[in-house]
Amino acid sequence: MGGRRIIGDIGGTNARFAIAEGGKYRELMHVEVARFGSLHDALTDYLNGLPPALRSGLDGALAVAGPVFGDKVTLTNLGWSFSISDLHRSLGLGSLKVVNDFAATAMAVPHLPGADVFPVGPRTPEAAGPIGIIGPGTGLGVSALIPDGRKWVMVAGEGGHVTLPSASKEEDAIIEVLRKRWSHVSAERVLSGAGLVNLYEALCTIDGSAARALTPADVTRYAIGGTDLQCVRAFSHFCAFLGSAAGDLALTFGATGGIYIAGGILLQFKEAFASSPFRERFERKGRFAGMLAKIPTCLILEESPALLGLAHLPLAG
Ligand SMILES: Nc1ncnc2c1ncn2[C@@H]1O[C@H](COP(=O)(O)OP(=O)(O)OP(=O)(O)O)[C@@H](O)[C@H]1O
Repeated sequence: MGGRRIIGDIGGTNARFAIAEGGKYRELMHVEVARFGSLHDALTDYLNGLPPALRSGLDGALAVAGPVFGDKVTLTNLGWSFSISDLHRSLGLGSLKVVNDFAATAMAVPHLPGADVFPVGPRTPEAAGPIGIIGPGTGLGVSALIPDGRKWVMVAGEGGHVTLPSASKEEDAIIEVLRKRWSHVSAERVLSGAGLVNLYEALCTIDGSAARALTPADVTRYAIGGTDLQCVRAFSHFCAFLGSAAGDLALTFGATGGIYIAGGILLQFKEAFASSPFRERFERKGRFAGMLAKIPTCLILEESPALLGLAHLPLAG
């Protein structure tokens, strides 16, 4: 696992930095990314605030919300880009590894304590096999963990950008409205913070009512409080679409080890999520419903699973 390392989970809205050693992390700091012009500036600010003894001899492991192929990395929802080798040099780190944020989240799953996992749907017997991870936040992250003897192989793609599937007439109508805004309606267009607002606005269009200017947090607040019908329906559709996408992920990877849901949004509404159409839609896969019924689905309660994954990430290779 290596020595002491600075770790960072850089999302489209928030970044979290910490110092990890022996698979555990401390000195956690939350940062709003909009406060900084670059990742280098945000990391330097964090490092400068650490006790001097902690600053030296560090390796680095960072998780970013965007694809990581080669040296140049661009964060999908943020507009920051950087060169891994330049950052490695300018921060004076022993080594620096950068991975996709959902790859890091996947790495955390085998290390999650039971108290950090909230089952959604029926209790299933002890599960084994591939694991899928999906999480709506600023964007929609998707990844998988494949068992390989005593190790796990992580797979991080761009599953948030797959075409959004419809499973009902009302979902057909929502997608038709959204297709007027985007020729390709990806899963992320509804399964994200902005996606909650897109769903709310699409439902207003379908109903012929004027949409108010709401934030994602307004939509969930009015939905949970039951004070706005379109918000109630938007949250319900959000959970149903997530059930479809999670079921597709389970089928694609044969994820008999379970589907884990990450991301900051649902953490706040776990009871409402558990009683939503999510699980019914997860299992509604025609002839394969029986296979899906045996697959556990759960919410990850650990607030920064990517950090836990980075604390365990092998730095070599
Ligand atoms: N109470 C809420 N209800 C609904 N959406 C919310 C709520 N609070 C925050 N959000 C939305 O959640 C998103 C941020 O999610 P998260 O906390 O997982 O951040 P992130 O790590 O920056 O995301 P990502 O890693 O996907 O870029 C934003 O779109 C924000 O508007």
